[in-house]
Parts: sequence; structure tokens; C-alpha cells
Amino acid sequence: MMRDPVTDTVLSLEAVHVSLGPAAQVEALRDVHLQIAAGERVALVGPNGCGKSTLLRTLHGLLPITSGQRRVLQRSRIAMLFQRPHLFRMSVLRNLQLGLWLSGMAWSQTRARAMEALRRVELAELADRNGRALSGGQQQRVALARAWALSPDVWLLDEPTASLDPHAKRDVEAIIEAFGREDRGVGRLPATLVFASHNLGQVKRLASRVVYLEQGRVLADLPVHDFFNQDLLETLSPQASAFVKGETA
Ligand SMILES: Nc1ncnc2c1ncn2[C@@H]1O[C@H](COP(=O)(O)OP(=O)(O)OP(=O)(O)O)[C@@H](O)[C@H]1O
Repeated sequence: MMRDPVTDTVLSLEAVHVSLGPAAQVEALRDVHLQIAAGERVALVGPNGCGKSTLLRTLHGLLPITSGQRRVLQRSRIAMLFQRPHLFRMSVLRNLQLGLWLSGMAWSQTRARAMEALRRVELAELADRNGRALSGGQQQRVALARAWALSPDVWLLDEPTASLDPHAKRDVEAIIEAFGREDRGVGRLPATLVFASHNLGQVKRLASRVVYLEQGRVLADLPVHDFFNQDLLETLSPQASAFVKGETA
């Protein structure tokens, strides 16, 4: 199907500045321009404190913008996941049911959808376990299922595998990747992923595009193949190139 790149933009920021702190003294985002199209898998990378989390929260609409504009394609549903999932002290099933109920579904319908979501992440057998008693990797999968149940158009993921062991990391990555490729049915745009990561291997595995930030500014915004082409990156963004070299040294 031919796509119109303008109408397929699900999220965009234009000349966005975000200041944080009690006296708005920290310029966490500076003049950020970003257009994200449906189906893109965008990795946000950069050194600690460069603004990845702030950018994700701004894309979500959780943070007030100091100046500039944020646009969201009408009726898009946005899910946000964090490094450490926030599950309630109740069964896994109830955690999912509660999420669905809070989003407006009748309680009587929540059980079937919640179980479908748990099967999707291959955790149906843990439905009756206390969410807080699961391993970190299992909790993250439950959090992914809880979000998936709501059928989001855009996934914002803040270092979703940072606290996991390599095995759990691969499981969660596989789920994220499958969500990104899922056939969502007639009339639905493909799901869009935006994720912050400190792991360049993961960026290579999951991303179609890489946005490199430093001190709140976007210094490179490239297709993943170009970002990992050192000669090209060196000419386009010496800072991003130095970062990649440092990470892979
Ligand atoms: N609530 C806050 N008040 C003041 N400054 C903040 C606040 N939250 C973040 N900052 C600052 O904003 C800047 C961007 O932080 P942010 O958490 O977005 O970076 P990050 O790239 O996600 O970092 P990390 O890689 O360490 O997770 C940093 O200088 C940080 O200290």
C-alpha cells in the first residue's frame, strides 16, 4: 500500500524546548524537531543525562513544553513503559484487568482480553501469581502485556531491558520486536516504537532509525544503517561518531 508520509506522521515535535527543575533552570530539550511516522522503530541514544527520558515523556505529553509544538495523530493511543515496571500488589491477571477497566472496558470483558494478552507474551500460566513476586523479566513482560491489551498505536519505552539479565533481555526484545511487526488489522496503521537504549547491540537489533542526543539537542537523526556506518557518521555528526566509538571500544 502506498503511504502518504504526511498523514502517516503519528507524533511530531517542532522547535520544542523543555525546561525542568523548580526554577526551570535545566534546559533538558533544546530546539527539538522530530517527525515520527507510523511503523518506525526509533532508538534514542546518547550519554547519561542527554535528555532521552525527557524526550519520551514529552512525546507522551507527560511534560509541559516550554516552547514549540507537539502534535499527535488523532485518536492515537500511546503506551509508555519504564525500566522498572510498576505492577500492583495483586495477581497478574488482576493487574491486566485493572488496566483495561481503567481505560473504560466493562469489567466482565476484561478477563478474556487480559488472558489473550498474557498468552501473547507466553505468561498465561502465571495469571494467578502476585505481580510483585515475579522476576524482573517476567514483570516487564506482564507490563508489556498490560499495555498491549490496550492496543496502543505508539509504544514509548524507556530502557525497557536495562535491569534485566541477558536471557530476560532477549525475551523482552523478542516481544517488542514482534509487537512492532504485528499485523494490526484492516485500517490500523502499523505500531510505532520509540525507545531509549544504552545498548547499541539492541539498537541494531530493534531500530529502523536512530536519534542521537547530547545536552538536550538532536545531533544526528539517521536510518539505522547510516548511523552504524562510521565513515558517514563521522562526517555527519562527529559527536555521535565519538559516542559510538567510545561505546564499542
Ligand atoms: N525533575 C527534574 N528536575 C531537574 N532536572 C531534571 C529533572 N529530570 C531530569 N533532569 C535533568 O534533565 C537532563 C535530561 O535528563 P534525562 O533523564 O532526560 O536524561 P537521560 O538521557 O534519560 O539520562 P539517562 O541516560 O541517565 O537515563 C539531565 O540534565 C537531568 O539531570
